[in-house]
Amino acid sequence: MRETMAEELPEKSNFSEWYNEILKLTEIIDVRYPVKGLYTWFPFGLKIRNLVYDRLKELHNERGHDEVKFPLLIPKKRLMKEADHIASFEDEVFWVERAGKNKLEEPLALRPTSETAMYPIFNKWIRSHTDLPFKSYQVVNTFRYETKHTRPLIREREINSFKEAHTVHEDAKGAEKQIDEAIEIYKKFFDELCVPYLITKRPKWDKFPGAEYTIAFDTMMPDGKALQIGTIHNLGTNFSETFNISFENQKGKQEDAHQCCYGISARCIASLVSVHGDDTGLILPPKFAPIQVVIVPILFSDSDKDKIMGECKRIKDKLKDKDIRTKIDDSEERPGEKFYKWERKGIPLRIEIGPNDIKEDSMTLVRRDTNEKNQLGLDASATDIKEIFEEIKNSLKEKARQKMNSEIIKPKEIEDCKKAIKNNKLVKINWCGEKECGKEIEEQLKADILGSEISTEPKGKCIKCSKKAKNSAYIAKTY
Ligand SMILES: Nc1ncnc2c1ncn2[C@@H]1O[C@H](COS(=O)(=O)NC(=O)[C@@H](N)CS)[C@@H](O)[C@H]1O
Repeated sequence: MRETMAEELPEKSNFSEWYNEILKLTEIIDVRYPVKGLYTWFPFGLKIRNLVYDRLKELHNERGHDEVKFPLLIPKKRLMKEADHIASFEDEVFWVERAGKNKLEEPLALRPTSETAMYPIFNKWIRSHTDLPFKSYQVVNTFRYETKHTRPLIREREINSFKEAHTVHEDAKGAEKQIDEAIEIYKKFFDELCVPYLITKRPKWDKFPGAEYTIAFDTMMPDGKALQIGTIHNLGTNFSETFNISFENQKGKQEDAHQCCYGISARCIASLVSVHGDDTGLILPPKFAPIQVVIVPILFSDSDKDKIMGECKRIKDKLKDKDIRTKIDDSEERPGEKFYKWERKGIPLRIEIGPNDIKEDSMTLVRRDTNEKNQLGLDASATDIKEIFEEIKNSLKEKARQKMNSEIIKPKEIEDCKKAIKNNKLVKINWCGEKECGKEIEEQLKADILGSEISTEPKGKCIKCSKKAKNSAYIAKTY
């Protein structure tokens, strides 16, 4: 895998090329698997992915979700049961029709998402209101025969890191409360990734098939296109009626359950790479960096070697004792090559120790995100390092949020919206909320209404039809 480091990384302004190259050069995803839309994790990329998904699971566990594991194959009859759901997924399903020499009497679908795999079993698990609220999630691979341009982490045919949560509640109020909790989980998760987001309610024509409504998290990618990085769906009783998920309520009466489901895929990794990276390479928030500190000994002559290596080892052991993922790069390469290598991999903090540092009883620290150099005493503690991690995290988060906010334009006229979208900006308008008006706006701007902001009360008139605005809506080109 060594040859990948030498090649040139395009400038980030050429985002599409930069994105493809950075995944290869920093050894995150190998795209050479011979099936379109299926990709391989390199070891380094998988370490980042596992740190991120361990945290995503923890955020669910802390809020009473149990991890489950359902089969991959779904019998055709079950998949077809919920009309809206299958109407939308039908063209995207991979089917298994044979096993060995035998033709299967009923074709089996590779799960595109797991509602129809899970809910017939939830029907057996949920009997009484004492079983509710039931909150579960799984992290699995799902399969969708995407016909649009496939891209690693962004649009896969095997969605290899699909976290899907599925919850069951006594009533609509319970489901609404769960939607709020899911929004909390996603805000916390993306805040820790330092990835900024918009939270909007998708227009009715763009909600999850079978759902009452969809709340979406979108971030802005460097090319000015919005990437949907998470979705939260209120399913009402649409699936519980179809799959008979009912329970005996507190008055002893049978009732259909209310449900939610919410998903995140490896697009969260795509946003982590894309939002923070620069022309040099990745920039990883310390919490999700497989190596958080790389120590580079600066050796000029053999005389200092033992002393310097001794100090490097002592510092490494001290940091590792406090769970800081630390590595000494004692390879044969020149220091400059080492700096370049670890900067490209996005390692948040580099410690350099050379003869001068030893003489002055200090060490040189270099932050990957700002390139700023600092001196710390050789007696610096793990706490000092963790404080710098906190600074890096806050700085990355603030910079990314400001960048996204700077892209938001609020034109007064449709014509100005067109120009803004052409300049890859994120447009915010007043909208009446009507479908035909919305569709005309999308047509005219050649962009998508991401949805209406849940919080703000809009003022003024719809930009298109001048009727009273019902909500403020964001519009952008999308992946
Ligand atoms: N082909 C794909 N490749 C990568 N990520 C995808 C792909 N399709 C969807 N996603 C991501 O997966 C998330 C959840 O997908 S979804 O269709 O919106 N929702 C569901 O499937 C629901 N069952 C909740 S888990 C989306 O928000 C999007 O970020």
